[in-house]
Amino acid sequence: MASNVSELTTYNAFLAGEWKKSSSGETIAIKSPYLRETIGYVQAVTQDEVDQAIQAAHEAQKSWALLSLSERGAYLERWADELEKNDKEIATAIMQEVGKGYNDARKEVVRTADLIRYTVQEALHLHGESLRGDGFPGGSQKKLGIVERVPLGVVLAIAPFNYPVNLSASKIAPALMAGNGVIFKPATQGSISGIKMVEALSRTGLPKGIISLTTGRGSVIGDYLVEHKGINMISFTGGSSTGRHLSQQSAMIPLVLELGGKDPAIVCEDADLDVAVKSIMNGAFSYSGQRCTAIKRVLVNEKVADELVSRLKAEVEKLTVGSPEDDSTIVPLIDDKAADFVQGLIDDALDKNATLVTGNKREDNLLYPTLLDNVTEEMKVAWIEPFGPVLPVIHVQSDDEAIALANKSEFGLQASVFTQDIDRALDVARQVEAGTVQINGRTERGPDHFPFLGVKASGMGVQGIHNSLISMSRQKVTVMNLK
Ligand SMILES: NC(=O)C1=CN([C@@H]2O[C@H](COP(=O)(O)OP(=O)(O)OC[C@H]3O[C@@H](n4cnc5c(N)ncnc54)[C@H](OP(=O)(O)O)[C@@H]3O)[C@@H](O)[C@H]2O)C=CC1
Ligand SMILES: O=C(O)[C@H](O)COP(=O)(O)O
Repeated sequence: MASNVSELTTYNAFLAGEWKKSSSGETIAIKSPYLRETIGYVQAVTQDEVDQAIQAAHEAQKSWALLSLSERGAYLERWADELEKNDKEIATAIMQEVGKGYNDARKEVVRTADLIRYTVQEALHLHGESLRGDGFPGGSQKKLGIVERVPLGVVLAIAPFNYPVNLSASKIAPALMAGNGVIFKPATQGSISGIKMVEALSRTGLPKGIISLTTGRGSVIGDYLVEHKGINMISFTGGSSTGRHLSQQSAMIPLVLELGGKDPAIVCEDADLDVAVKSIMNGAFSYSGQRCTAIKRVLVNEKVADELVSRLKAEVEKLTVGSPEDDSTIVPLIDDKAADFVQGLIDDALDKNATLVTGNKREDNLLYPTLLDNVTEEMKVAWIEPFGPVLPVIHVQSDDEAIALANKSEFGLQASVFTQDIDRALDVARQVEAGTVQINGRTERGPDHFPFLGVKASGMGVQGIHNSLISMSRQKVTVMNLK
């Protein structure tokens, strides 16, 4: 049964294998960031329903884990096919719900189908190992250890708004392939897209109860889910303060956190500025900077700072601003609160004498792309993640100064370094505290089979297809003591 029940649709939750209304009788209105009107309602599920969903996932998981990898993979392959078949409908939901440009939303769906298929293949090719006891002093050849990977039980997948399909599936697919049950808590603003994605999954005939989708405010059911004794692993992507809170709430449960960032682009004086400008523009402003991996500050050598800023200015002024339906690069931010927050960072910098190169114009939650030069350490925008279209430029005298500023941030997701000297690039990359350093390219998560991780306040544990499968399973050792 589809989840849609009326014209301005009230979407049902997917609980223990059934699409249903919550017994709470309450729904949450989802307002489109650019249409600025309600586009649908989702269920506010209750704690009792969470209990039932978790119990159903445990029950279903036992037989799910007994299916062969190929059998589990076949369901996921069908899920990928369903996503592709319905890519336009799902892309439209993403566009309307989170204000992502239509083409990018469609790419997100296709990328997700690719990710699911790769996850299946990766899981099929994960191998265990065997160990001989005589590899250790005093050991015996008669002792043989067999090391396999087994599921953890029920995985709680919590996703953010900005990739409501891809970042959700990048948790659900490996969890299922590793033999787990799943409780999926989408971002409230992102729930409709998540529901459409799970509808596609439910159409594969997946065993009842193996996945439930619990919509509801994180602040209402979040803690309950995270502290629930029936949850055996949590995979969370979202803001750093939410992530920190989660890590305090969840005790003795494996936890992977992908959190915020303040990714620097370090531009050395010998950089190819064509490459740097193109990468910085794309890295900083796509989807209005609402990417964890967006370039969120430029640390440029004084010798090329003016030229870089003037080239960036020209490009910023060419950016398309407006509706995601027109595929504008700069689109309204997720809500007014987000726009107020970014505006506050811009105002603070201007009060403290940053140079406004271009931008600082606003229509409701649509912020024009803003380039700030001569940003200093005293300004909030030098340190705080805006999640919006503002790019601060800080001048430095040397690579050492750039590295020191890069590392002074509480975050450590990614960094870019632009130079034509590979030794210099590798030297900077070695010293920058980040999960990933991109040489002569923009900061980005993909390709999705690469490890993806943040250090410091940017996260804990590693995602990426292979690593997600590993983190959602554990080793099980069986030792044969032969005669
Ligand atoms: N490193 C990475 O891979 C990525 C990091 N991010 C980061 O995410 C942030 C933007 O995403 P955003 O959605 O606003 O992040 P939030 O941290 O606000 O929300 C993320 C998810 O956590 C849920 N949540 C909120 N409170 C709780 C709680 N107490 N317990 C359990 N779950 C809870 C939210 O639900 P609800 O929506 O209902 O509040 C949502 O599903 C940025 O900081 C960005 O950098 C984004 C993408 C990738
Ligand atoms: O949420 C994010 O911002 C993503 O994890 C980054 O993905 P991208 O680098 O592929 O945009």
